[in-house]
Amino acid sequence: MSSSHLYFIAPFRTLPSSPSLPNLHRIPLLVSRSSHPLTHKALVFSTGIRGVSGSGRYCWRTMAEKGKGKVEVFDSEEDLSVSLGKYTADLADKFSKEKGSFTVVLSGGSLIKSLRKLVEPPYVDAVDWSTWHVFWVDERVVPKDHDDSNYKLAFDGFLSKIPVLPGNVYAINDALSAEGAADDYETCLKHLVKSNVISVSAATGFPKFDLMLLGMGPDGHVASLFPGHPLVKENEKWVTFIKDSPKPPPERITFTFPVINSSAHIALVVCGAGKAAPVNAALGNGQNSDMLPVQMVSPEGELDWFLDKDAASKL
Ligand SMILES: O=C1O[C@H](COP(=O)(O)O)[C@@H](O)[C@H](O)[C@H]1O
Repeated sequence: MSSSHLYFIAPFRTLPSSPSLPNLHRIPLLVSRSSHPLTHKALVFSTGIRGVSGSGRYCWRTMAEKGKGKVEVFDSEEDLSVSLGKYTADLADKFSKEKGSFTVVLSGGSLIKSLRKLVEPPYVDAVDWSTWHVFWVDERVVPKDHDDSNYKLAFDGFLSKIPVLPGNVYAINDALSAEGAADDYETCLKHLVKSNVISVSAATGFPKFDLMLLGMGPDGHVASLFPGHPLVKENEKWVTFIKDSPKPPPERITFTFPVINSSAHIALVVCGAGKAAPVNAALGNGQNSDMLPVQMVSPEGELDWFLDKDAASKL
C-alpha cells in the first residue's frame, strides 16, 4: 500500500453483516482516499468484533485467518502514536476500574517514542498512574544508566515524565549476570502473582499481563527472541536469558513465548519500510517454512497491530 495508490475498501457500515464473508481482503480496491468525502486516518483489518474504531475512521473488518488480530495502518507514525496513546490509556482505565491495577509490559527500541502522547495532555493529567505496574518484556544486561539499557530508554522517554509510583516499576537487577538477572526477574514475577498484582492465565498457568506493548526488529524478532534461536521454543521458564544475541548487546534477558502469549492484550507496534517484509510474512497470504518470532505472537487475549504505511507497504 502507498498513499499514491487507491486502497480504500469500504466504510464499515456498508459491509454486509454476514459473519461468513469470505476473504474480504481480496475485494478490489475501490475509491481513492483523496476523492472520498470522509476523512480517515487508518484502514482497519480485523478478525475480531465488527465496529468502527474511532470517529470518521474506515474499518475493514474481515473474516480472515484467526489469530492474526486487528490491524490498523496509519498514514504516519504521528497518527499511530495518537492512536496508541488512546488505546493504552483506555486499557489502563478499564483494568484499573475492574481490578485496581494495570500491568503493562514495555519493549525497548522505537516503541518508547511511539508512547510519547501519554506524557502529554490530556493523558498525563487524566490517567490514574498510581495503578500502573510497569515491566519489561526484555532487557539488555547492562547497567541501568547505559545507553543500551531498555530501562534507561523508557525512563528518559516515558517513565520520568509521569507520576508512576517508583515501587511499581520493575527493572531488572543490573548487578547480576544474565542467568542471575533472568532468575531474579522470574522470582519477582512469582511474588507479584502471589500478591495478586499480576494475574495468572487459567488456560496456561503463566502470568497474564493486562497489556504487552511489543516492538519488532527488521528480522522479525520480538522481545529478545530471535529468528532461528532455540529460545523461541522455551516453554517452561517465564523469563530466560540469551548470551549470543545477533543484535548487540549480546547478553539479554527476555520473557518467553508462553508468557507473551498468555497476555490479555498485545499491541504490536511497527514502523518503517525496513520492517515491511516480516510484517508481510506475519499478515500477508504467503507461506513461509520458518516461522519468524513475530509470527509466533498469538495471545489468548487480543492482538492489535499498529502499523505505519511504510511497515504495511508490502501487504
Ligand atoms: O533489541 C530490541 O529490539 C526490538 C525492536 O527494536 P526497534 O528499535 O527495531 O523497534 C525491541 O522491541 C526490543 O525490546 C529490543 O530489546
